[in-house]
Amino acid sequence: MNFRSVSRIAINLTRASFQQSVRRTLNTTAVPAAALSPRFVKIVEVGPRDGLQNEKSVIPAETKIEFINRLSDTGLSVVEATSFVSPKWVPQMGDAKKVITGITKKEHVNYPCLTPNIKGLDSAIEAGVKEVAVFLAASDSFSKKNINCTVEESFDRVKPLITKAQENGILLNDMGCYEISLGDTIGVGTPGTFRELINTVSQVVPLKALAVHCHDTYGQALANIHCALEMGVRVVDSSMAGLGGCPYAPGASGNVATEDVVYMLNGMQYETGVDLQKAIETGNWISEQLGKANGSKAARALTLKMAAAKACAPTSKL
Ligand SMILES: CC(C)(COP(=O)([O-])OP(=O)([O-])OC[C@H]1O[C@@H](n2cnc3c(N)ncnc32)[C@H](O)[C@@H]1OP(=O)([O-])[O-])[C@@H](O)C(=O)NCCC(=O)NCCSC(=O)C[C@@](C)(O)CC(=O)[O-]
Repeated sequence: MNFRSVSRIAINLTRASFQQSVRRTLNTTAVPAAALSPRFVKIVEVGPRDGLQNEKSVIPAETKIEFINRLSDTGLSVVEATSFVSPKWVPQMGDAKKVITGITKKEHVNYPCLTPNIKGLDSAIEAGVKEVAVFLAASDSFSKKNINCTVEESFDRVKPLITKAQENGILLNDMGCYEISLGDTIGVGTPGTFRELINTVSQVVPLKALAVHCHDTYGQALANIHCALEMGVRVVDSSMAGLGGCPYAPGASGNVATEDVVYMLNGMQYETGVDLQKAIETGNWISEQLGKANGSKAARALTLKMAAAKACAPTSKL
């Protein structure tokens, strides 16, 4: 693994005021999105992990399992399922093993899990996880709040984790990870800063290995994704119904909603493989389980439109 390039990314992220990067290390079945078709965009659904981790009330593992199973039926190829983190830090993810072993795994879907340290990786391996993601922050203050160590220390923590992942058949390419997701955790980015960020990072990391992870705190997420796509990025993280928020970034709102991303990409003739109708049903379902409104504007508009069309339809004769 080339750690030099990783530390460079962290420096660039700091300069551009972005808070965090996530690195996915991975399995052999992972295919760079750009390799499939130049119009294919891989959506990485982070709802079950990033989306739910900040929920205050305990969500039963059964609900999480059903959520993931429903997501798997929408055509998504990656569903970040859970995180093997300390339950003292993030109690909502304390059922990681139950969740990952309880889901019905589909052959065409990858289910990466977040692992912050060796202990998390060991638990993930024990639970049969085939793909893990590690996360590194760009600033010391956020890193300490999030994983209780500085950025520099986090690189030292990640090194043995990657080595052990390799030893355990979680295969890696020569850089150690096949994808680097640039996270705008507090959603402050604009197309201007995203352009600068991607320009800078792509000097050391190929565009095909980059993903963007946008939170919508300032209403910039879709614009930022559009900018990244125009620059050649083909992997987008998003969360069904716009769920989410980082426990260690107070005030940061949810992730960009998957339904909104798919709606935009459909309109731009990109291919995602995701069935928008099924995505909306899944987003509505999880929102109902959580007792909140669906945070996706496209889902809300299309749900209302469908309800209106249904109400206007002539009643069929018995
Ligand atoms: C990294 C640590 C563990 C360090 O936390 P620490 O307190 O320094 O760790 P420690 O090694 O001193 O251990 C403390 C206790 O936790 C246990 N422990 C230790 N590790 C684990 C583990 N893996 N699984 C289960 N238990 C664990 C360990 O066994 C011990 O238990 P005790 O002896 O006190 O009973 C902690 O800070 C942590 O878990 N942090 C995770 C925070 C987190 O999940 N944040 C959200 C994810 S990042 C994010 O959302 C942003 C992202 C990625 O989506 C990008 C974006 O949104 O832009």
